[in-house]
Amino acid sequence: MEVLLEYVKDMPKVGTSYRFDLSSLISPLFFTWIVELLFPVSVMLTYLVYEKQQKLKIMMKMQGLKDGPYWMISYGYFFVLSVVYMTFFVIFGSLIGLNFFRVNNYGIQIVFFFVYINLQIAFAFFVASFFSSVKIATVIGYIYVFGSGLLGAFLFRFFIEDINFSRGWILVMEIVPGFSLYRGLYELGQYAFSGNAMGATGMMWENLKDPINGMRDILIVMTVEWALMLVLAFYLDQVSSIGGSVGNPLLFFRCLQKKYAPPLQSSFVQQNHKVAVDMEKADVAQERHVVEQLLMDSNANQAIICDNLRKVYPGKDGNPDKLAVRGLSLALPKGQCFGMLGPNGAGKTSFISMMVGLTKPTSGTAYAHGMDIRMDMDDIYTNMGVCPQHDLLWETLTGKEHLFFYARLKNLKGAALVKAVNDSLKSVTLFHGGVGDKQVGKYSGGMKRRLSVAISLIGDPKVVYMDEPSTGLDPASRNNLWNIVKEAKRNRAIILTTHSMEEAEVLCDRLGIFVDGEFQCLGNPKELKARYGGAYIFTVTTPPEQESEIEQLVHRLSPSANKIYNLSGTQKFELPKQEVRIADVFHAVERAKSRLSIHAWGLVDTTLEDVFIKVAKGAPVFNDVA
Ligand SMILES: Nc1ncnc2c1ncn2[C@@H]1O[C@H](COP(=O)(O)OP(=O)(O)OP(=O)(O)O)[C@@H](O)[C@H]1O
Repeated sequence: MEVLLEYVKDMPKVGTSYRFDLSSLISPLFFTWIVELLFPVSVMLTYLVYEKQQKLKIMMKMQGLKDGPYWMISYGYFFVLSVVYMTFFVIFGSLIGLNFFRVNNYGIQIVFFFVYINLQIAFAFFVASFFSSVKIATVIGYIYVFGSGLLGAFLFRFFIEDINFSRGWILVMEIVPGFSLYRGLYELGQYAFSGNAMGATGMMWENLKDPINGMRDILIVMTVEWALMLVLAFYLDQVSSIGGSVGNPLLFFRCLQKKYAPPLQSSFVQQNHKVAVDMEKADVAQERHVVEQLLMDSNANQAIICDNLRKVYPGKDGNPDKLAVRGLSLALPKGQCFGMLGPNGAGKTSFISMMVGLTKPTSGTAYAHGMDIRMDMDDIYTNMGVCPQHDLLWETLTGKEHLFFYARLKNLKGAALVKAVNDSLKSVTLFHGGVGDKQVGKYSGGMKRRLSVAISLIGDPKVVYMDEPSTGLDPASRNNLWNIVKEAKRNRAIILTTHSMEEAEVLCDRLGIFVDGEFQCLGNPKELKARYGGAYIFTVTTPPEQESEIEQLVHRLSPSANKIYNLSGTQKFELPKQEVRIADVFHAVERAKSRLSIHAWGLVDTTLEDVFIKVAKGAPVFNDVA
């Protein structure tokens, strides 16, 4: 049967104009990405990890910046940046007419974005604790941003819209800051869309009570999480800054316990080192004794006292523990420069690291102007300067900005601050020609080194540590640097490590040759040369076929002469001083010249280098462990 519908028409209705809502097209995913992008890009995570990777944070700490101000400055910087970013975001969105911003209550938006940016900053501090490489942190940051947005839009959203899905589980998922952000933006979007479609308003304060509106829950979740995340981030930061790892959370509490432990009188007295002392060289044992006496004397006024410092690095992958410093005792008065000489791997940097608070001593301790490195490091930092082995500088800051920053940390202000910075730049020849105003990234290696030395001395610190300060400097710059150090040591105590015997002789009032974690000898350069250098060094170069005749000549001059070097006709002998007279050597060589081809020859007193080689070679090698 055929039904005729020819004259049937739609029921007439009231005409409406089409409302195009761009916000609903854009979707919360786009907004999530916009808001989250501040997290990994050049600020926040990258910035925090960069300072850690470049050890700039520890450098700032060593120059006197305490944890509280560091956190407040960094947090404040991120907060201001985020507020400006979000304000532009909301104003721009409103100006181009997006209902997402225009129809929802601005008060709700402000509270929501305020809580979120704080959570995001706390989250960046928290995540930064787990990374020490900027590249990895940035990649992970981007993965988090894009991943949380996509998962939010294509997974989390369906859970929200599925009325049968457990609300409890949704709350759990909203612990991920990316999801809570997505949820908030989703709710704002939903209210804006329905408000727009029905010609009503978007989300108002009273809508927070709506059973389907998740805004109230996420505001609570984000606020609680912000507070917890901050505490957790601070805790992890403390754990890592005391030389531990994030994987060892109990360390922090152990260190807190140690912090309030009563100071020891002298670990020397407590530990039975009698046997070790008996075996020690007399000067090293004497120094230990001096330290022991000073620790008993409450009026002792030494700049630095090291009391039986030990450092053991735990063995990894089945390797035994490494005893890097084996009970170092040393007393240093103000006005003295102490030089630490030692072969590679002797433990010099491990010692300096303990003194500047980079690592904790395994046992023993040290005092800088009476303050204990185990407990008072923050106070020690205000009066300490450090020139680390590797330059720790911001590539984008100028030399002058570095000095201003560190001088301010040392409480210099006004005219004194400007004078100190300019004097410092002049002293390391970085003042003229506007060099101080150039970015450090454009400096040569030598300029960076000179800047590091200037930083270590700015603000008149009373104790200064320099780890191989002249490494990489040309001879002229090195001489200049030596003059600075000579001037600087007048009213402070300086400990420097070096591989240059010349530097040690020029700068140091006292030296210690440090081999395999312990001092082999202590004394001023002259004493050491006199003690270990009872011989002249005779060097002679002839054609290789005349080597044996030279050897016979030397043994006629000094029967106990000892050949210490021989290469292609160049021979080096040690001639005991009691066996030879300098004049006899001169005569013998002059006579020999008539029958031998002597290209060059020389006779010198023992140098510090000879002493160093002799002591380092003669030192016992320990294969033992802690
Ligand atoms: N973090 C560490 N973990 C394990 N072993 C370490 C660690 N740091 C240093 N060591 C080891 O401790 C010993 C002393 O190292 P240290 O860097 O203190 O020597 P150094 O005298 O400063 O050497 P250089 O003159 O080459 O700088 C070395 O055998 C080194 O391998």
